[in-house]
Amino acid sequence: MEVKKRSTPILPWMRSPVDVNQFEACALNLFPCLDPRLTVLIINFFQVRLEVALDKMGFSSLFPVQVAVWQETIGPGAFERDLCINSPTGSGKTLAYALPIVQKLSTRSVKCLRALVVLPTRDLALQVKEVFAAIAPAVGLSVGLAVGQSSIADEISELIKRPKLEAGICYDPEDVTCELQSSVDILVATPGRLMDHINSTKGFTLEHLCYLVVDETDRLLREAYQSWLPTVLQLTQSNEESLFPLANSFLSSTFGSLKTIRRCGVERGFKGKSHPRLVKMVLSATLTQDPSKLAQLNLHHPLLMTTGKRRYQLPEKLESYKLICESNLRPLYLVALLQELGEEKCIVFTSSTESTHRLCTLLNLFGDLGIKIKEYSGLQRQSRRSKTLKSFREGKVQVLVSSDAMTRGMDVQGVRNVINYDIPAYIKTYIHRAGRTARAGQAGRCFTLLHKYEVKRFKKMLQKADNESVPHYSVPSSSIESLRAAYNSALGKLKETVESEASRKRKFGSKFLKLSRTKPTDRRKG
Ligand SMILES: Nc1ncnc2c1ncn2[C@@H]1O[C@H](COP(=O)(O)OP(=O)(O)OP(=O)(O)O)[C@@H](O)[C@H]1O
Repeated sequence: MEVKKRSTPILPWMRSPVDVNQFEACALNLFPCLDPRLTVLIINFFQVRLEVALDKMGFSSLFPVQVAVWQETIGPGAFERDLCINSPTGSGKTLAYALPIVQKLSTRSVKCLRALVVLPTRDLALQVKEVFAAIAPAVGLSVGLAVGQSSIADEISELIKRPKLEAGICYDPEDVTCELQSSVDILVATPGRLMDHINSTKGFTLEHLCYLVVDETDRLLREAYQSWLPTVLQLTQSNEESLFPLANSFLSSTFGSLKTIRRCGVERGFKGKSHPRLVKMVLSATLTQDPSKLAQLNLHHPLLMTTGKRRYQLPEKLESYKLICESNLRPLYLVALLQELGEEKCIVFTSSTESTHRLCTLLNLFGDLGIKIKEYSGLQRQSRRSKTLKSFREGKVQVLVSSDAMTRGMDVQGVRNVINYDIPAYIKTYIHRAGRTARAGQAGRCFTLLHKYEVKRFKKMLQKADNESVPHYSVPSSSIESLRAAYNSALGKLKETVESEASRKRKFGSKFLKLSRTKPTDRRKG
């Protein structure tokens, strides 16, 4: 008997979204209510990043999603509703939320933490911080980062101001009575480090928070990360001690001495409204429709903003191709394809960190391909990953072999091609991988290497994004033949390399085990 898959019911408010396609890109100088100090900076920012003449590319305008969100925030919508933004990869979602937040906070009277942006990875958080840092200082706002890039002590000194210390008076770190203040108005954070600060940083408070952005929402909601979301929501409820004594006792029992009850409007610089609500903006190119997941966000009168009628959209100028080959010949086809693409920046995706490492090692054993190829995966240390990413951004590395750590949100200029070495398991994965190219209205190509038995599944998957006819891409058989000898030799060397790596790991493992059994205290000191 055929078992029919039950489809999840769509929430009523999701049935009538605002279509971002109805909005047109708008010239910055014609943009209603935009602080003129921001206009100049935005233009400079894109000019520097894209290294092209402004007038050639029309970078003095805002993208449709940015115009649409502006309407719902600074425009007539006036931040009355929480926003769920589902718009394709590379469509400019970061600036879509950064701009209204910065504009809105530009009139703030007291410095305190008012906007929190949460992202799933450190590299992504760094990227978003860069966008805020490019525009916020122009209106006197400071932006902080809590991602664990530096030591917690360094991070605390960036985020929290100790007035007595600044005045030259000796500061006693145990003196909790001294008035600690936030040094930042906007904080970009990953959930783990955010929780560290919530739990243990003196003076770190969310009591003044006005805006919460959950970027890459579906990814963040999938993983609970020490219950960061319920904690943030609990700490930012507009409760008054006198009105909700029970809530207070719950908070103090759960979060110890943390002072997190939101203050009244005037004290927070909002005259007129006694308790401004925390406005939430959640975003993704593949926003979840799952009611139980969305319920975790406790959205207020949410408004869905989407692009077009389809749930999944690929960037307009993305071309998808399939390349069919035998499984054991995939590395050969990949090398032939990479040689055809020449020095164009390219990301090759595999399905796991292990195969990323193996494939990258193999490619580098092929002899001189005339292209620099590096690995980027969750197996590596963060410092190594950041270094590789920097070289890739600068064009010193042309090909990144990556596990899915790279798929979400990363924005690297000039990536013209994406290659799925392993077929992605879900359409969402395809969208995020392919979305590393064809960004900001530019052209890009996504190639998927397939065995002939995978073609049907691939076609079915892409139908979900309305992309039914994926043309074949073929590499000349002469290229394949000319690479065979190099391939066989590389395979032989790969075996040796893998064995020597494994024996190194074993040695290191047993040494580590011995150390941990004998001298735990010494190790800690070292
Ligand atoms: N108005 C604009 N004019 C020109 N370039 C822009 C504009 N807005 C954003 N960009 C550029 O577009 C690129 C994509 O922006 P962004 O990273 O915000 O996309 P995104 O929608 O968040 O993508 P993803 O879903 O992959 O995270 C960036 O390089 C950004 O600098």
